[in-house]
Order: sequence, then structure tokens, then C-alpha cells
Amino acid sequence: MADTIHIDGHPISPDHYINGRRVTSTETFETFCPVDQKVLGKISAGLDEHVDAAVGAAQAAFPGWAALGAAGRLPYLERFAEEIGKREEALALAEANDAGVLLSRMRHGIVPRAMLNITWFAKEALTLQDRVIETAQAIHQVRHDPAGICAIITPWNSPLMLATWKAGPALASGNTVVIKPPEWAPLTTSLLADAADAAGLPPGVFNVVQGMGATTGARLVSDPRLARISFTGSVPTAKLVASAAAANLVPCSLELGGKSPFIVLADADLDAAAATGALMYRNAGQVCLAGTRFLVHESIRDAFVEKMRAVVANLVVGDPRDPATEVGPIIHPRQVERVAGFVERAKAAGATTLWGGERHDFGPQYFQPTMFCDVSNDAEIVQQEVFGPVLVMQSFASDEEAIALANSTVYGLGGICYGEQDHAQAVADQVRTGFIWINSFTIRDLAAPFGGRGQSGVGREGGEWSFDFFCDVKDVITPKHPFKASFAHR
Ligand SMILES: NC(=O)C1=CN([C@@H]2O[C@H](COP(=O)(O)OP(=O)(O)OC[C@H]3O[C@@H](n4cnc5c(N)ncnc54)[C@H](O)[C@@H]3O)[C@@H](O)[C@H]2O)C=CC1
Ligand SMILES: O=C(O)/C=C/C=C(\O)C(=O)O
Repeated sequence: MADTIHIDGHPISPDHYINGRRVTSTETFETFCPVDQKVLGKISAGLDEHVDAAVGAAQAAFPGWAALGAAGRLPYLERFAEEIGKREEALALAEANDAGVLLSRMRHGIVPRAMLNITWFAKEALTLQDRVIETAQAIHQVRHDPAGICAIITPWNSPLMLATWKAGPALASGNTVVIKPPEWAPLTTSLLADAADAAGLPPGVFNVVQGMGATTGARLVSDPRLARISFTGSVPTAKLVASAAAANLVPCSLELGGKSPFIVLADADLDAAAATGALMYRNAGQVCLAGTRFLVHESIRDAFVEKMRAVVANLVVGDPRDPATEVGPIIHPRQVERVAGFVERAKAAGATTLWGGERHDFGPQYFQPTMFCDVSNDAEIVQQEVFGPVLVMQSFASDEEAIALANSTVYGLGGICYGEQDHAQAVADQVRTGFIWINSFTIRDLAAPFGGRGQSGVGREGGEWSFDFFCDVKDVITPKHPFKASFAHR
């Protein structure tokens, strides 16, 4: 049994949300603040019975929710987004305290995006039944039938955004959901359940079961009643999730890590590239889509290094609840050790430290914004995702070399290319990733596809790709002329 958690006076339930009710557990785990290691509270841990009950509730609620149709679901989901908005401050404070995300980014970026994730897909779902393919022979009406119960598994680096990014299209298209939030940052998903409840979503439509990945998560993804699994997280866990999904032939969408290239061509605006480059330290580098691998043309390499060094030197590392802070903490001591391990091994392998390279004195879960160079292309620091404020720089002599280097990891999530527009476009076209920004970063539209190639993921979410994933697409065919039954034709 766990007590209500209070973050700056905002109450947060520590319990699961199953079938429209809070459900407590005999087992708990602690969540704490990465800034000062203060324990924020005890959280109910999901036992098998909780997972089974949540999936059962989602199953029972599915026919009624699906039968409402997109228009019938719209008012519920608009109220859901409104209720998220009413909790803006609680959500912002919860994720800043629980995950170390900047409070200002939560208020101005993430909470509005979470609301949009719900309303945009709810409205877009209205158009789903309208697709018609007309031929000389027949009219094909393309239906998007809701698939059923969807399991949603989220990571700790952006739990609110990612829960809504997945639940938005799943719910809008008539599915019911069971969300398993990350054990290192569960609080905002609990507040999301409050918002769903206040919005009057029918019991069982939206469920949250908290707990450890290896137990609660594993139980959830192996449930044969599931129709879909949408997962964001690491590659090793994705393989476990995909295996469990395969055992029941459940389609899964996997959004995973990356080692995305940040290419700076010889004709780039170096001031702009350096300013954007420093953004790779956002969320202490715990951002899947960050360009963590700098590829800089040899002719401008030294000038670029000095410009970026100057921007990075002015970054404010500190408490994410302080409006002046730009770079916050690493989520967990285990992740700090992981980052430190990458740094030590890079140094041992002979990498040169351009800046940073040490723990930051702000606190035990802080690391200096770091950049390495002088490494071979097969070095671990070049090939593996660190998921911390640690970047690496290589230089190149030609576009062909830049493209070959960009495409030389197992990943293929995102990319960034700075240069004269046509030149950057030509290079970007040949980089093997799910998306790539030209002279920019993090411009996102919910209609656009999001996901990665290679070890960065399977499938795409966003816009019609989300609906294709969360729906069973069906073709209803009506002939234009009287149909003549004949064995001679197909
Ligand atoms: N491509 C993308 O959109 C994003 C990818 N990521 C990736 O996620 C990773 C960081 O997140 P983490 O939370 O450490 O990843 P993780 O893979 O350890 O955990 C992700 C989620 O899976 C759950 N989980 C763990 N074992 C499970 C199992 N056997 N069955 C079912 N669920 C299980 C965890 O409890 C958590 O909720 C990074 O590698 C990062 O690149 C993070 C954010 C976005
Ligand atoms: O913009 C999106 O849809 C996804 C963004 C994901 C991240 O920034 C992340 O969590 O790393």
C-alpha cells in the first residue's frame, strides 16, 4: 500500500488505474528525484493479477468504445485533452521532479504537445472512413476497424509525450489501451489517468499498470488478448517485446535508439550549426532523435569546433525546475554509471576530449556536456548510443565520405544536415534514416511519419501510419455493374 504523493502541493496517486478505478498493490517501488535523490514516493507495482485485470477491463470496454465511432469518441477525447491542460502545472512539476525534464520545456513544449497528441488524432480519425478507391469495375471503401486492446510501453526520457503519442491514435481509432509507464519516471502517466477519469472516458478504455519491465511489462506484452503492442525504448528490450509479440502473432511497433549523424557541410552557416549543435545536450542528451555523431567537413572543422565550444561553454547546467537551466540531470545512478563507462572507455581507446569529459559538480547525477574526437569509425563511442550528454566528432573530405560515415552504424533513426539548401538536400537524400532535418532540428508535425530503420525501429507512427498500425484495414467492395457469377473468371 502506498500513500498519495505530493509534488509542490499537487497530489498524485501511486496506484494503478484499472477499469476506471484506482487499484493498489501489496508490492511497491520507489521513485525519486534525479536532482537531489529525494524519494518522491512509493508506487504500486503491477502483479500478474493487475495486468490480467487491466487487459480484461480493456477487453470488456472495447466493443462499446469502438461502437461510438470517431465522431462519438471525439467529445470524450477533447475533454481528455482539456483535462490534461487543466493539469499542466502538476504534469510539468511531476516530470521535472521525476525525470529531470526542464520545467520550462514541460510547460511550453511537452504538455501542449501531449494535448495535441490527443486532439489531433481524435479529429483526424473523423476522416478515416472516407477513403474510397473507385475503378471502372467497383467502389472500394477502405475501412479502418479498430484492432482491439493495445499495450503501450514507454521509456523514462519522455513518458508523458510518448504515452499520449501512442494513446492518442489508438483511442481515436476505437481501441482500448493498457499503458505500462517506465519504472524510473511513472508519475505523469498516473496524472494522465486522472485526466482520463475526469474526462469521463468509460471504465476500461484507458488503463495504467505500473511496475518493472521484466515482470509487469513482460506479463503485459505476452498476453494473448492483445491486438497491438506499441513500444518505445531500448534495442535489447525491443527484442524481448518482439519475441513475446511473435508468440501470439501480435503486430508491434518499435521506436528505438539511435546514433544519428549531425552533418556540417563546408557551405554551412557555422553559427547556426553550432547553436543547433548545442541543443544535442537537451535533456542531458537523453533524447532518442538527437544528432550525437558530428560529421564536419575538414575545411571548416576547426572553425566549427571553436564556435560550438563557445556556445557549449555558456550552457547553464543545473536544476531543471530553475527557469535558467538548459541542461539537467541524468535520470538514474545506473544511467550515470553507463554514461561514465562510455566516457572512460572512449578515453582509454585514445579519444581526444574537446570539452567536458568529467562528472559535473552540480550533483551526483550530472555529467559535463562532452565532445570527443580523434576516434576510429569502429570505436564504441562512434557506433553505440550513449543516451547522455556525450557526443563525438569526426571529419570528412567529400560528400561521399560524409554519407558513408553517416550510414555506417546499425542505427537509422534521425539526422541533421547543415549546408547550402540544395547541397544539404542532396546529402540528406542519401542518408539512411527514418527522418532528417535540413538546417533545423525537432520540427515535428503529427501528420508526418516518425520511426527508424535498422536497429532504430520497426514501423512508423504518426498521421496515417499510426492509424494503419492501430487499425485493421478492411476493403469493402461494391461492384458498379451487376455481378455475374462465373467459374471462368477470378
Ligand atoms: N525512438 C524513439 O522514439 C525513442 C527511443 N528511446 C530509447 O529508449 C531507451 C531508453 O529508455 P529505457 O526506459 O531505458 O528503455 P528500456 O528498453 O529499458 O525500457 C523501456 C520500457 O520497457 C519496459 N520493459 C523493460 N523490459 C521489458 C520487458 N521484458 N517486456 C516489456 N516491457 C519491458 C520498461 O519498464 C520501460 O517501460 C534508449 O535506448 C532510447 O534510445 C527513448 C525515447 C524515444
Ligand atoms: O517527437 C516525437 O514524436 C518523438 C520524440 C521523442 C523524443 O524526443 C524522445 O523521447 O527522445
